[in-house]
Amino acid sequence: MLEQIKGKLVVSCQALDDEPLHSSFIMGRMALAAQMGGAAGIRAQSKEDIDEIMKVVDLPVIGIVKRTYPDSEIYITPTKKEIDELLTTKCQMIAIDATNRKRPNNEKLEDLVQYIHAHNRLAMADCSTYEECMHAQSIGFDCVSTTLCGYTSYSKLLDGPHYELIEKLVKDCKVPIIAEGKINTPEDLKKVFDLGVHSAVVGGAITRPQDITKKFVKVLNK
Ligand SMILES: CC(=O)N[C@H](C=O)[C@@H](O)[C@H](O)[C@H](O)COP(=O)(O)O
Repeated sequence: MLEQIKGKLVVSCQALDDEPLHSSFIMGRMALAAQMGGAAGIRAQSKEDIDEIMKVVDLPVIGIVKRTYPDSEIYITPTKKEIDELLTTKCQMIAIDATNRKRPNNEKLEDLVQYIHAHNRLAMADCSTYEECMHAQSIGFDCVSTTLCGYTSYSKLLDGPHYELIEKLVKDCKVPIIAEGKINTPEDLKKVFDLGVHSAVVGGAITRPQDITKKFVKVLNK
């Protein structure tokens, strides 16, 4: 899969149950639209959405399950249970939160990567800082991403991609870097590729029409 998405765009097609497009059918159509537009891969949430998407498009898929637990802030594929759900699908890569925060049930990140590999899937580390990316690489993740930058209490909150972080990662990290999070425009996307990332994931700017609408409405309220 990593070869297939090299230098290309991955589109995240997600709508949780509090979002207007929450529906596996609609996520399948979003993925089809992404494929028609030239995307090389899809990132998707839940086994139901992934099964539907993989029926409709023939692109490789990064799978996640978002679930909250009372004893942890981690919600992107937090435990082995969510990995097991993803293993029922044909997704080629599984992304999990690889931040330096306590996991639910005190599960260990190292064990989860090994578990994913034991089932012949690639493992992607959703990180928020440089240190987390370097740690994820050292414990065997196949690629690292900036997905959670700005979403942990200790990482830098920006309106767009964290270019300095990406630049530093490209220089120091040996595994592929996937830029993800707040890539809001085609110009942002061009810039992260110019910095040398392996691939990039765009979500909301393509697949969350409520957010896209907000950006247009905002200019009228100034
Ligand atoms: C932080 C978090 O929960 N991120 C999620 C991870 O899967 C998704 O909600 C994002 O849409 C995805 O990362 C792409 O980012 P953006 O939508 O900014 O292009």
